[in-house]
Amino acid sequence: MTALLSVRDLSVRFTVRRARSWHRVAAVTDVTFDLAPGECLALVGESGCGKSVLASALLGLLPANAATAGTALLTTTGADGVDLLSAGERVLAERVRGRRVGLIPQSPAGHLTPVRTIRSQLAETIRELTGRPRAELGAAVPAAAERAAFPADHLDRHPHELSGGLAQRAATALALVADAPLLLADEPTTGLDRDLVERTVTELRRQVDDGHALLLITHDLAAAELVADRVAVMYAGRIVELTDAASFFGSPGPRHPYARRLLNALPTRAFTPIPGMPPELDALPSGCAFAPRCTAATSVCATDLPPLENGTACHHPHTPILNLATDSPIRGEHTESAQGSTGPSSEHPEKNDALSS
Ligand SMILES: Nc1ncnc2c1ncn2[C@@H]1O[C@H](COP(=O)(O)OP(=O)(O)OP(=O)(O)O)[C@@H](O)[C@H]1O
Ligand code: NI
Repeated sequence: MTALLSVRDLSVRFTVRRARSWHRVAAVTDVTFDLAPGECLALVGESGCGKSVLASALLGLLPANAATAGTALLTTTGADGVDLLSAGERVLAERVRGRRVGLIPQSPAGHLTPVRTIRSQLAETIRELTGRPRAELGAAVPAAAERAAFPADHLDRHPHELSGGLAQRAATALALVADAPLLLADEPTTGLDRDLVERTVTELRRQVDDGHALLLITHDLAAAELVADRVAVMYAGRIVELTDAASFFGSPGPRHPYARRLLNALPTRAFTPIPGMPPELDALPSGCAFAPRCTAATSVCATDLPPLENGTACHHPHTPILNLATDSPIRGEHTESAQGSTGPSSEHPEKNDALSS
């Protein structure tokens, strides 16, 4: 399937003044991925790794002290392709945001007008984005609310009269109004209780199954597992792992040591926090940014940046140890440790014979 969104070598740099000198903050670096209709890519990683900055870049919503490089081609049926990074503000405002890219925001407060009811905000957005006549709005508003599971009996409330979860749903309903082919959801489950997380996740998956492409930005890996088809793990502004959700969350699991530790930090898994802190983005090392926290790191990791190959950017990716009884002989890291010692091959020559036949 052709990509709806094709991002190539996207980088974002901020220029900031700190302690009387100028610094360049490398918030996003060389990010490349494709996203197809009917597919959800979850972008995960610790706080500050560049997820929201990436989303802002795609929407043309970066602040004035940001500079971008790379391309992000959005190709929707019935319209010309547009490079989201080089398109001007007018094109983005009139033809892209809301219409071709729907944003489900991290903090709904900024997307809702405090002095107006949800009904009136939905009506205005529907009129503006879809051009439906006033007479049809009476029915269109509850339908739009329903799509984000926003209760119809709360439509006449103002944003401050809603719980955080319901405000989130109101913002989601606004984002879904124009049926945009690409949806960007930034932490859509943050601050919601378990029940609402489940409903939000179900709704997002329904949007994907309806044919929307969804870029789901989250540090809620449990939510990502429920919605995503593929997972991209970001660390210090770069994608370090990009893989199928099934193999990421299931077997054989992530290959990048950071991605493995991120999963193991989950309360439902080993619940082991990752020691240390991510690096400062204005003073990144020349090699792998995770190396100082990585137990697998060697001297090459400190000096050479590992390229993203076969879905992993690591000099020492995890190699699954295969089951002797059912699979091919053990390779990679395990072979080394078995060399010259009483490894499986010297202990069980008969088993090895059986495997090689
Ligand atoms: N306007 C700005 N000027 C300078 N640096 C910025 C600016 N906006 C963001 N940054 C930096 O860019 C980095 C990435 O921030 P971003 O908000 O994308 O993180 P995130 O992965 O979304 O984290 P979280 O999970 O906390 O939302 C951070 O280090 C942040 O300090
Ligand atoms: Ni964020």
